[in-house]
Order: sequence, then C-alpha cells, then structure tokens
Amino acid sequence: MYVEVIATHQQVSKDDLEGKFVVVIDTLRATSTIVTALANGCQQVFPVATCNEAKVLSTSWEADRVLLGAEKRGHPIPGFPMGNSPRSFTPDKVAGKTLFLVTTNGTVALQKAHSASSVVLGALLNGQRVAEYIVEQEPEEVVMLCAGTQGHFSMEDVISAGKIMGHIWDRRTASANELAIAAFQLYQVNRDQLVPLMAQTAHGQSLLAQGDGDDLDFCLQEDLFPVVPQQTLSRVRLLAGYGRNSPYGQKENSGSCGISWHGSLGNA
Ligand SMILES: O=C(O)[C@H](CS(=O)(=O)O)OP(=O)(O)O
Repeated sequence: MYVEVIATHQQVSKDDLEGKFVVVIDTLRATSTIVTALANGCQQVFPVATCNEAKVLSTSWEADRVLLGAEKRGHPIPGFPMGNSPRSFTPDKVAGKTLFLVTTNGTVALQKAHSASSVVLGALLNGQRVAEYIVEQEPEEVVMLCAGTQGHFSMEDVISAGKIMGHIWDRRTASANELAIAAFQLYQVNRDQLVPLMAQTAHGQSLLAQGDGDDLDFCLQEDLFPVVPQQTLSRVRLLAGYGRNSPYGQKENSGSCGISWHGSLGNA
C-alpha cells in the first residue's frame, strides 16, 4: 500500500483522482460536520459547491425532510439555517433528514473527488475507524486529500491525516509520501496538545474570532464517532457495517474520546 497526503485540493485535478481510493479531510469543519450529522441520524448528505445548486437540488425532496447548511469564509448565509457548525447537527435536528451542505473548502474538495473509485470522509472524530476501513479494503494506493483553507495548508487537516497514517502503520506496513511522514510526526508530537496548537492556527483564530471556539474543541475530539461516511456519486451516507449502530461501532464507541495508540513506522 502506498499512501499519499496532499495538502490542498487545489493541488490536484479531478483527473488526478480518477479511479483512486480517496479520503477527503476537512477537520475544520466540513468533514467533522458531515461525520457528526450522519452519526446523529442524518440519512444522507449532498456536499455541494454553491448555494444555488443546493437550493435547486433540494427541491426534489419533501421540504420537511430537507436541511440546508452553508457558510462562506466562515460567515452564515441567509436561507441556510444550519450553517457549518458540527455542534448544531444534533439528533433532534438531523434524524432522518437529507442535508445539502455548502462550505468554502470541504464540499468543493468532495465534489472534486467525484472521479475517484472510492471516497470516504475523514476527521479526527472518526480517524481510527477510517484507518481500519482502509486496512480492511487494502487498496494499492490511498490519497488523503486535505481540503486546506482557500488554497493554503491547514494544520488541522494534515494532523488528521497523520493520525490516520499512524493507525494504518499500527496495523500494516505501507509506504508513504513525505507529507504523510511529516503528518504522522506532527500528530505524534502534538496529539496531547491539539487544542492549544490549533488555537494558534489561522483557522483556529478565525473560529475563535467569530465566536465558534467551541467548534474547535468539538472537532479536535478523537474517535468520538466510529463511523465511515462514504460518498457515492454525489451523496454521502454511512457505510453499511461501519455506522454508529453497527455492532462494531457500538463496541468501539465506549464513551472514551481518547485513543490508546503506540504505533511504529511500517516498512515500505
Ligand atoms: O466552515 C469553516 O470553518 C470553513 C470556512 S473558512 O475556511 O473559514 O473559509 O469552511 P470549510 O469548507 O469547512 O473548511
């Protein structure tokens, strides 16, 4: 297995991802939000790039089954009551609903991955379960596509990739590109201080400035939701057998948000 971490979705084209096994990561906040919504009972999510697209697509569903969520550069959008705060996607709001979500970076990265053969969504909230799924599937090549922030490297996405890399290496050998190795090291060194570290980053600072500091704490919890969301065509659902209510998921979701991991570098 070869694992490649890519720092921003702007570094790849749809063609580059064609036929690949891709993990899209946008820890602050799109993939954390989608993981949370699905784990809390949302039926399915359509990540879309524009508000217009979300409105047009949503008209095909019964109005009382639809949720509209959107933000642009961290700001709420009129007509999209759900925003992009994972903490607002509680079971009472999302159970049985179809969510159309528009965000600045994450949903654009997810749309770019439409050409991939398999697309799963990763975050710190579900990183270990995603790694287990990758190991079980044994793809020859894995691309961890970090959404980044407006074309720039995002520490939180790369650290999440490093966590997933570590869980893969804990279970099997795999070769990796240099960013994957760096991501692994970054996670290892900082795993006990994620909140203060992320509070220094550009995205952390902007969340704090807009009053969403609690999202930072929420999104930096590890393995709160042992689920694997999978994007098929344009829709994201929990992978059967890897959902919150699977026996596997229940067993793992023992209430601890922390992990116990003592991985070592695998051989190429
Ligand atoms: O909602 C977010 O936190 C970001 C907005 S931005 O990066 O601050 O512009 O969107 P996302 O697509 O989830 O990275």
